[in-house]
Amino acid sequence: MRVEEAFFFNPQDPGNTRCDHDLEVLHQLTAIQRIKLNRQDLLIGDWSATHFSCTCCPVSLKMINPDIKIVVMLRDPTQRALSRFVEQKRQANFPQHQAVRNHTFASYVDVELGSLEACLARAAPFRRPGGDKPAAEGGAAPAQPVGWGAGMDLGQWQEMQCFNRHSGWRAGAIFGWSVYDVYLSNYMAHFPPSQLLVLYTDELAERPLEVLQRLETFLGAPPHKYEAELLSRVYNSRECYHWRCGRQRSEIRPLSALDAGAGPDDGLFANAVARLRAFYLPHMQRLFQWADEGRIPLVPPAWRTAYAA
Ligand SMILES: Nc1ncnc2c1ncn2[C@@H]1O[C@H](COP(=O)(O)OS(=O)(=O)O)[C@@H](OP(=O)(O)O)[C@H]1O
Repeated sequence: MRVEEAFFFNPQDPGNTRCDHDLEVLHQLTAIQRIKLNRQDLLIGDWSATHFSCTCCPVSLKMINPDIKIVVMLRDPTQRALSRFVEQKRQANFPQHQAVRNHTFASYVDVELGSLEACLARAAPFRRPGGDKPAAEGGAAPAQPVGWGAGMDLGQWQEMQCFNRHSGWRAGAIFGWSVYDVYLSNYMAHFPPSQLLVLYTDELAERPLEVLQRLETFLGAPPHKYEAELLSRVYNSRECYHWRCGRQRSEIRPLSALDAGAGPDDGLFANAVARLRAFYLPHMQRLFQWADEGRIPLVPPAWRTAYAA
């Protein structure tokens, strides 16, 4: 299956979760490709950033392949949200375009963050009694990673649904998908550190070769000789949102230059960014705690400043 983001197991539409998608179809797809290409060693797979936020994917993926290696690349959560907003705003055929087209980033934060916070407040009473304060009350979830089917309680499950879909399918993608601790916890609860590599976009931007070499070592892949020109290229950037479109870093304009409602130099934008950072802060503190405990690699220093308690 040479398709990017086949969405075979992850619920692209949360109303139609596919963690229990027909395995026979998967086996047939594999067999067809093996016959077509006359390759018995051909492996079939699915990759997507959306696996990270998918509640039941760690369980399904573990059952498909208990030795699977998971790679997660994290970006500053507010920057990720901004990027997603601009992406949806600039692409008329993208799933959240209608939701954001008449908004600036500041007005969207105003409306959506309030709705997300209300959703979390409705989930909070279902937290296990005696547990830590839920995110809705500004607390951090327990430091010990919990996952779906691995220690997660009903309230945490409902909170995760808020982050994923608080206002319609895929709407959670703009703000909710930046709540990394909740999603990372789900994978950490199901996979040992030897099967889970956490990387940061900051280091990919600064030291791409080093990141790729770390990835090769983790996967046990043979070292590849990368062209320098390719290493400095950025794909799927705000200048052209497409997997096959690469730009040199120097060609990518700042968000504020794009006329996408993100970054006019006024107080409203700065307030929205500050509000979002405050929202992510307890979640980021939990990531910092995991980094301090050596469960995940050290986080980029800029994150510690932006999300200082
Ligand atoms: N190498 C490297 N270094 C730094 N930043 C990079 C790199 N590659 C991609 N990007 C930025 O990632 C943003 C797109 O993310 P994704 O490709 O994960 O988006 S998607 O959700 O899968 O559609 C998009 O961010 P924005 O340009 O801010 O929107 C890309 O510019």
